Amino acid sequence: MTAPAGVRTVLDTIVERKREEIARLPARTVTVEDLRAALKQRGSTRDFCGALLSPPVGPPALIAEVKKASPSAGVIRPDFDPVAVARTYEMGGAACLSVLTDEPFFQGHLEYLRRVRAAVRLPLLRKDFILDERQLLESVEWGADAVLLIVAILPQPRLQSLHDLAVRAGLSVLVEVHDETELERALALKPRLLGVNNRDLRTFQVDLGTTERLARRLQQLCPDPRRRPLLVAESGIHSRQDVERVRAAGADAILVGESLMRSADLPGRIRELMGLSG
Ligand SMILES: O=P(O)(O)OC[C@@H](O)[C@@H](O)c1c[nH]c2ccccc12
Repeated sequence: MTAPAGVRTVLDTIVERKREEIARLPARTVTVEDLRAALKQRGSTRDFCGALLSPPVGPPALIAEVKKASPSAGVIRPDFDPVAVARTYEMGGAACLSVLTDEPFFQGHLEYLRRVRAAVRLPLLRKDFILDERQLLESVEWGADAVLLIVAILPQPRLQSLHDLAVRAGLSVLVEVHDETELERALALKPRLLGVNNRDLRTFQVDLGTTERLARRLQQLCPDPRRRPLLVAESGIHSRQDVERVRAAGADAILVGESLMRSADLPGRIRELMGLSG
């Protein structure tokens, strides 16, 4: 479901604010050599894609999200300590972490990436609204191994150039879609990682049926599993049943924020979601 044409959505507002932020970054071009040099200076890159390869049976790989607040839920965790949460996620068995860095709408910070990186060994995704090459450089400088590209906010040529630049530099890219048209645009990039967002960023409605629908479409469009991107089911996953549902649909990995961040017993909550306890 999309918002009626002409109605301003929160996503429009977020993108507008992001453009203002980007306009304040120093004017410069960013080449693949710049990104490689920044990665080299930083030290190692952790293999985000590789960490998501889970055995075909059993629970999907978990990308656990470090998230204080969101425009749809408000403040999720008032006593937010990103480093403590990240350490608990790691001990609980997460394969990778996602760190929100958007400040105005998610109360995230780039600084959290750096602090989390120093505290855990897991690969890190920078979760933000990326529109410009300079944000790729920023992501590397602050410690990301992977970046999110949201198809809904990027015209195809820009999506393609950001994707190729990041991949050539050695970053993993999670390409996020929400409907069939976006899925086809994403597949034109030959991505290794495809995210299906169950939340419509325009209306905030959540429907796990989105993963089921788009996973079926993906299997039609890429019948050969060896050529298919890894499928990440994103958002709105709250229970063991939800995990089983998206797993049965074909998800290789799940991205979970809110239902973990709301829990007072994080390790227990992870075990419960992943089916590792009664
Ligand atoms: O908190 P949830 O419902 O478990 O969702 C996590 C993650 O999927 C969500 O934060 C997200 C998915 N895509 C995004 C794009 C921008 C901001 C946030 C997101």
